[in-house]
Amino acid sequence: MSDEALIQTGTTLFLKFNPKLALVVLGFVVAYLYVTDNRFTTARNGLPMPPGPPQSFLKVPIGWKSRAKAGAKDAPTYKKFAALNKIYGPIISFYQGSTPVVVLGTIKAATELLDKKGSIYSSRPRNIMAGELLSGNMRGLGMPYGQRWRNYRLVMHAGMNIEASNGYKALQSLESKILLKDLFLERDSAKYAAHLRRFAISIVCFVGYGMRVESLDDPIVVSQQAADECLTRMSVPGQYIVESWPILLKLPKFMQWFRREPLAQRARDTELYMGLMESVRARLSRGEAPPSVATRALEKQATFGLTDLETAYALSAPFAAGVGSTLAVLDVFFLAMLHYPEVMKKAQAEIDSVVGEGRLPEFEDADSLPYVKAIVKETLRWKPIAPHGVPHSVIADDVYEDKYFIPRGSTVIANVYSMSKDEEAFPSANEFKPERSLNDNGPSSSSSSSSSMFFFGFGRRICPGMHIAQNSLFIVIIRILWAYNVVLQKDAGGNPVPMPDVDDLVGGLVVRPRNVPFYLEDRRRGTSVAGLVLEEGRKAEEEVKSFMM
Ligand code: HEM
Repeated sequence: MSDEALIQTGTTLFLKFNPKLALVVLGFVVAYLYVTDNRFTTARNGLPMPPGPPQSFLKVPIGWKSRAKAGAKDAPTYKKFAALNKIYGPIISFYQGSTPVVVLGTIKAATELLDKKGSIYSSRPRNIMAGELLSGNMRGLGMPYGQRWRNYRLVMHAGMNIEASNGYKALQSLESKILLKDLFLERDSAKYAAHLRRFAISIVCFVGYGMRVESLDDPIVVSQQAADECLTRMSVPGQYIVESWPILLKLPKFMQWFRREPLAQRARDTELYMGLMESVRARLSRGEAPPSVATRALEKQATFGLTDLETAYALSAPFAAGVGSTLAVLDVFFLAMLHYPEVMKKAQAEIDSVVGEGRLPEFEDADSLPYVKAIVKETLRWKPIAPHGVPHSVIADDVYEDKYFIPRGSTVIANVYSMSKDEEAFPSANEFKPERSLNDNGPSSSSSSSSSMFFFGFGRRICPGMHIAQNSLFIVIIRILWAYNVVLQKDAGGNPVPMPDVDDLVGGLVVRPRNVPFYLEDRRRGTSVAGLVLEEGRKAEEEVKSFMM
């Protein structure tokens, strides 16, 4: 029975049997709401909260529900936010239930608050189902700010800083050679997605645990995907009644129907994560574990101050945060290539002049290939796959530019979508134009390095996997453009299928194009390139074995 149905049945029965008691309880509920509702205590220091849309009591003005649930015609949340930013300015506010929500629509506003005041803007909004019940507040992405988060973040940094990330390039190169060969041998374009997925999963499993993955049927992949699916589903705000009514947690535990599923999954996740961590520990003690986030975490566990269980959960972060995001960006890249064939041709001309036909492109070619590098960056900007970032939460009262009051506990959203559409920073923002980032390191107004990479988030929470992500994207994109033309699929009659809509994106926190009907056409027929792709792929399959020891 759903949350709503259960509450409705309970209320009906209650009213039927005891109307007086019902009135008393209702009185208490209204008083509780009044006392706990920030709206009655907002404007302080004589300052108002940032402007925003009018709203009525207890009505959630902005739906977070996924587009599928909300109905395809309903604009996605990030577009609603962008529209509100246009009306009310770069910083707006409204209430969701009794929680103030502040939306930052410009890189400047996000930098001012999330970067410069990181010591108070780096927490996460409370999430009872995904954060507390499913994860015991041990999963990094949703973890509240505090000592445990700082410890977790040190582990992430140790395993994914620039230097550590460079250490994974060798595997990324080999895996992308295997991918290229698999794509070459795959004549059914519907199966491309599975090859790309195996690549992305293998990279994050190696980063996390020093284990690569040969097949999507690997039991570790199946279990991780189940964990991930549950986490993603429970993270969508607004769908569980306990999130709006945390008072339900005060019911006797046996009456908290919503606990059962997350707790059952948590038991399975704990077994999986502990098992993975112990296997790295065993390999480490035999001197057989390649460097990964896990080896770094275990070698200095005492320094990081995390228990075994906390460490095990921390190590699950690369998988949870790194697979869907990388695949979504690659989908955006294929979408861009279908719509902008002239960009593809220009990149291929650059690759041909630097690399030629006799070898595959390598990481070392990057500095000689500015246009391809610009394609990677433009792909991340053109359709940001985390269009409203991951919401932050502020842990102390604050004031923005002496103008607006931001109450403690506000959810703070960096609306990356609005930022990517800023015409001043990105003229003709809807167009895919790698040229825009050829000569600069980001929007001219940016003052910090993180703001030129705004699609990776802000401040102390900025994506720790950003170097790994960019390396994966670069090596896959450059090798695909070296070997193939990305073209539209054809129907049974040999005619190209309709061009996909560039704005038809689906998902929740991470979005991706609904459908990209692309086909990889060999660029260099009649040459020895096919032989090279196959030979390099097979050699790579041999070489990766040494990574497993
Ligand atoms: C290509 C695509 C990727 C994009 C666009 C992306 C973007 C983001 C964003 C926007 C955040 C939230 C930042 C904030 O709160 O302000 C984030 C967090 C995170 N990302 Fe990524 N990411 C990508 C790939 C990866 C990869 C490949 C990994 C790991 C190997 C990774 C690991 C993480 C982790 C662990 C967090 C949580 C950080 C925290 O809250 O402490 N990401 N990412």
